[in-house]
Amino acid sequence: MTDHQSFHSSSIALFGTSADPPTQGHKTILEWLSYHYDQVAVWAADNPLKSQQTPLKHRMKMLELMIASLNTSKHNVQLYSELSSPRSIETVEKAEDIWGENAAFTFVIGSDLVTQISRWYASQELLQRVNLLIIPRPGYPPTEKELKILEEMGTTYQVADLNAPPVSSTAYRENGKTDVVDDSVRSYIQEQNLYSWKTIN
Ligand SMILES: Nc1ncnc2c1ncn2[C@@H]1O[C@H](COP(=O)(O)OP(=O)(O)OP(=O)(O)O)[C@@H](O)[C@H]1O
Ligand SMILES: O=C(O)c1ccc[n+]([C@@H]2O[C@H](COP(=O)([O-])O)[C@@H](O)[C@H]2O)c1
Repeated sequence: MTDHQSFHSSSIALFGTSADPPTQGHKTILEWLSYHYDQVAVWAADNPLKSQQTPLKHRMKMLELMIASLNTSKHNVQLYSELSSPRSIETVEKAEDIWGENAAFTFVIGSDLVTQISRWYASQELLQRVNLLIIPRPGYPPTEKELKILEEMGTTYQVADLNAPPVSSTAYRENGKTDVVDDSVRSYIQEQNLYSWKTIN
């Protein structure tokens, strides 16, 4: 075996989220990724398709608190705030700067984003550059048609064998349902008065 062949490049899952706020859905995904990948890099990002997001520093902090409460024995989930960018192609470039171009990156999205991703900045390049992991989201099963479009764009992808809970950040922002977020995140939201229904929570 040559030096080159004996080199094992570690598998790295890249998971960006608006984290406004991070939910039990994000937590379930991170715990699953922790089990299936060598390293899991996570960050909060501004989404160019969303308006009026909570300031990024708060979303990053909530994500950090949620990561600290993950139930995983591998301790391989890490916040990489330097990966944050509204353009995922820039995130991938930053990841290549950190781990090198030959690292085995997997870019993670929920199935609700499968149709949207083709409208992202430089999506063609992005989809050819990364391997995609699709997390089935309750209510948004990935369809044959959507997956065929990905294949036609030259994307390699897998669909995760994971039942994520039917929760969303929007539902929390709208009604403050307490079981959607972690206790640590909820305390931070209350301390910082982050969402407008806070007075009734
Ligand atoms: N419950 C869930 N099941 C599966 N995927 C999810 C779930 N929640 C979030 N995701 C995925 O995680 C990534 C980040 O999601 P995001 O932070 O936008 O959460 P969200 O709940 O969709 O937020 P919002 O309601 O504000 O749009 C996206 O790829 C999304 O598809
Ligand atoms: O690259 C783009 O054009 C682009 C458009 C929309 C979303 N993204 C990224 O997709 C990730 C998930 O976004 P969100 O809001 O669904 O959590 C996050 O890292 C965003 O920055 C990226």
